[in-house]
Amino acid sequence: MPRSNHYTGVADDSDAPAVQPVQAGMLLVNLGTPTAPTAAAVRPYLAEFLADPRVIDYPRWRWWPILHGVILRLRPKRSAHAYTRIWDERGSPLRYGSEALAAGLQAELDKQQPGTLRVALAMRYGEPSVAHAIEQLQREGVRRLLVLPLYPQYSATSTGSVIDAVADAFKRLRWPPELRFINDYHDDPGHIGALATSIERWRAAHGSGEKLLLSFHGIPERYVALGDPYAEQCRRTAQLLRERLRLGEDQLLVSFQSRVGRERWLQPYTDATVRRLAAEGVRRLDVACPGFAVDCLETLEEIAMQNRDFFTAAGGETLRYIPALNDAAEQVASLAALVRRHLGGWPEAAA
Ligand SMILES: C=CC1=C(C)c2cc3[nH]c(cc4nc(cc5[nH]c(cc1n2)c(C)c5CCC(=O)O)C(CCC(=O)O)=C4C)c(C)c3C=C
Ligand SMILES: [Fe+2]
Ligand SMILES: [Fe+2]
Repeated sequence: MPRSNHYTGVADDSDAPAVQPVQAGMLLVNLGTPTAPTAAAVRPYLAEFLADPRVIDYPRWRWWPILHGVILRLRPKRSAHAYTRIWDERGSPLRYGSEALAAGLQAELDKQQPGTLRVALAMRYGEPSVAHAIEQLQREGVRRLLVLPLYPQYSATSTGSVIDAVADAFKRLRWPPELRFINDYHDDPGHIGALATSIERWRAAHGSGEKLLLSFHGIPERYVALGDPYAEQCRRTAQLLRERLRLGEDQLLVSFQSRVGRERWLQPYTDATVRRLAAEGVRRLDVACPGFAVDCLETLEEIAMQNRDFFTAAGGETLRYIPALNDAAEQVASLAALVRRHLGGWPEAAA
């Protein structure tokens, strides 16, 4: 006999005994990824992503015919091919990497204070949706919710869109939980320390290239002109890392990747930068992507494969990609500390 949840009215038809309610919850949110590396699976994913007005802000009457008439006919096939290059027996790296990070964070927080904070994972596009994850947390008795989008730098196109999804989910709840948001952690000393440690460890094991390029996901320049703090936060992260790693301006460079469409995006572009460096005589280039908490298509395919090929075709010898923090102990520890700090004043979950 299905029990009806008294907060949401959502039927809960599991026969599992009610567990001890954990009153504080946190939701990690990442971008989302297709369910399979096929055009048929990539199409609905791109349709949801590219219909988000936070991502593409053209008026609907202008954008819809282009999206449905051109983009969704051509891009799914091309993207699916890129996804086949990074897909493995565990599925999409963005998905299993995010799941591993969520599990690591739950274990770390439980070690500090058993059973006080429930960690859930949602995807902004696709499943598990933000609304679904919040309903599930409420069913488990969560009355206070902390949301951590897995984007160290705030952008309206990424973090802002997660805020929209949470707001939409809350509209459907009769008694939503108390809510907090971590809008960004681009200059969090624990996070910068985790990045620096992981880059130093990687370079100690593999040797250092002549230069280190930090490649961030781009956004249209127009969004920055309209007040998006993203570019400034990327540059700040890079500056703090440069200081921690004791590198000069000529040894640590910044660029922006993953441009889509015809508008001008943040400069300099990553592809142009790796070609320029090769042409200038750089033989061995290391690239890290500190804007990505977890490895994904944009790091494993675009950087570690496409841009590696651009670099060698332009005369470079090796481009080596330094992996994202993923579920490494440093990232688990720095995010656990960040989360604990944001729980201050919530009696059942404070450190
Ligand atoms: C078209 C506009 C896009 C904006 C603006 C944008 C901003 C943005 N994206 C990320 C993080 C990720 N993006 C990923 C893939 C991806 N991004 C876009 C477009 C925009 N992103 C597309 C169309 C795609 C899909 C793949 C493709 O067809 O090329 C991913 C990886 C997803 C995966 O499955 O692995 C991430 C992560 C940020 C942080 C951001 C703004 C700062
Ligand atoms: Fe993107
Ligand atoms: Fe891309």
